[in-house]
Amino acid sequence: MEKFVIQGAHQLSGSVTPGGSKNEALPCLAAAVLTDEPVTFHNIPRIADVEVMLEVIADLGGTFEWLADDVVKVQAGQVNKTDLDRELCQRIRASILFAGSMLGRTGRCELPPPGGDVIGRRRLDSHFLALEALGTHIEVGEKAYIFETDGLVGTEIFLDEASVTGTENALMAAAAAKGETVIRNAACEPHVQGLCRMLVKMGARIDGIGTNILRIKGSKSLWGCEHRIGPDYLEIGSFAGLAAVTGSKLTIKDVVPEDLRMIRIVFAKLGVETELKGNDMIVHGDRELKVKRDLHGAIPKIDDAPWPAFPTDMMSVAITVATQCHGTMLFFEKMFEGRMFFVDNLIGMGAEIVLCDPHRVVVVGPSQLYGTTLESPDIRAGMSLLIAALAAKGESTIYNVRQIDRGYANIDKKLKAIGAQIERLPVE
Ligand SMILES: CC(=O)N[C@H]1[C@@H](OP(=O)(O)OP(=O)(O)OC[C@H]2O[C@@H](n3ccc(=O)[nH]c3=O)[C@H](O)[C@@H]2O)O[C@H](CO)[C@@H](O)[C@@H]1O
Ligand SMILES: C=C(OP(=O)(O)O)C(=O)O
Repeated sequence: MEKFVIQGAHQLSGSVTPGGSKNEALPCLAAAVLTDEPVTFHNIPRIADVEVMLEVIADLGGTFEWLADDVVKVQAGQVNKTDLDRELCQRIRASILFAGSMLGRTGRCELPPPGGDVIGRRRLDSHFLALEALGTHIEVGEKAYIFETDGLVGTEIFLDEASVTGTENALMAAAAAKGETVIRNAACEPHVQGLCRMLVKMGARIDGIGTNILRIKGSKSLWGCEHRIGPDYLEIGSFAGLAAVTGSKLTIKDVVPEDLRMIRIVFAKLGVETELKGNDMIVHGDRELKVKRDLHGAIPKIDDAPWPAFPTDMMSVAITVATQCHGTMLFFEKMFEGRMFFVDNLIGMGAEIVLCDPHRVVVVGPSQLYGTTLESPDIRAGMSLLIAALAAKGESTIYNVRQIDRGYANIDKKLKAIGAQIERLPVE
């Protein structure tokens, strides 16, 4: 168990390079099980969730080898079992992604309910809907879900909601299915696009990548490949938020500008100016932060929705930024009912926030934040509290750092390199 001890209110400077996207790495690792050939991942973040996915693959009979700090070679040459390890699965939400790939590879998968962030109910209905449509029989057992098929067959699927991992499971099963599958109301986040590109390299044909209608032609035998994980736009957004609240000018290197369109629009509503120079994004956090009112002076709103709207995983960071902006902002979190409660911590640090209900908060800024003792409840709230602590006067201690490590590789080292005063210490 570790904690971060932070001395806040220091301006930061320099440049930072984001790691590979967690939410792309996880489905791509699951997809490696679709083939017995080696798959090499570049720019893969060495984070706790990735390590768990690799352990699951090893437990199934596969192998993995780290070739560099961000390169891992995976080979599911043999798959010796179809029941997944309970303890491993319950550590992460993404273990559910083995349903699609194991069905594609072996036709069977026994999967304990997945773990993951406690940010509200995490429904699996869309996963079940899609996999059943492709010819899977699913039994909801007392301790595990049992997925079985005599052969996946391509079909028309209309998802009841644009679930990210639901779409990814459907994609992996469809890539191994006989014939053509059409997924409508599909999720199209950059990480879903990344998985599609990997499946294409493995031999599937996919049309409509980046849209909400995906047409997949499955392949009897999928091959190994080399796949580069894209930069994590959530980490990029987090660094942009950090620059803003610490009054710092930071350069974020090697971004994919198209993935940042909505994040930049929303940050601009908070007065955070960003500028693109090729593939670098400069965040002018050293300029005044002022909420931009809507037409006729109305109080503006920031809300989330599936891609290409503002990502739910950026909401906590945006709320934290708003505490340092002149003006009033309404935040409406539509996707999860447990994500807003972390604002109690910000209020405890001095922020002026009204929690209207589980989905809405009003932030009135700017407020002086003061360092305190904090507990990280989930990845994004944890990162947001870390950002708040770096903006706050005095010392903060953040416990449950494991939550932040789930999604951000070497975060303390990256922060130190731009001038942050942060120490990772064991919890006595
Ligand atoms: C490993 C991974 O990739 N995890 C991400 C994935 O989780 P995950 O795939 O579990 O999330 P889903 O996309 O299934 O759903 C997230 C939440 O949004 C709601 N919902 C979803 C779609 C929709 O059209 N309307 C709607 O209200 C769902 O009911 C649920 O409460 O996507 C979430 C939404 O971007 C992110 O927070 C998670 O970080
Ligand atoms: C909620 C998240 O992750 P997971 O779906 O893996 O719990 C996240 O990345 O913010």
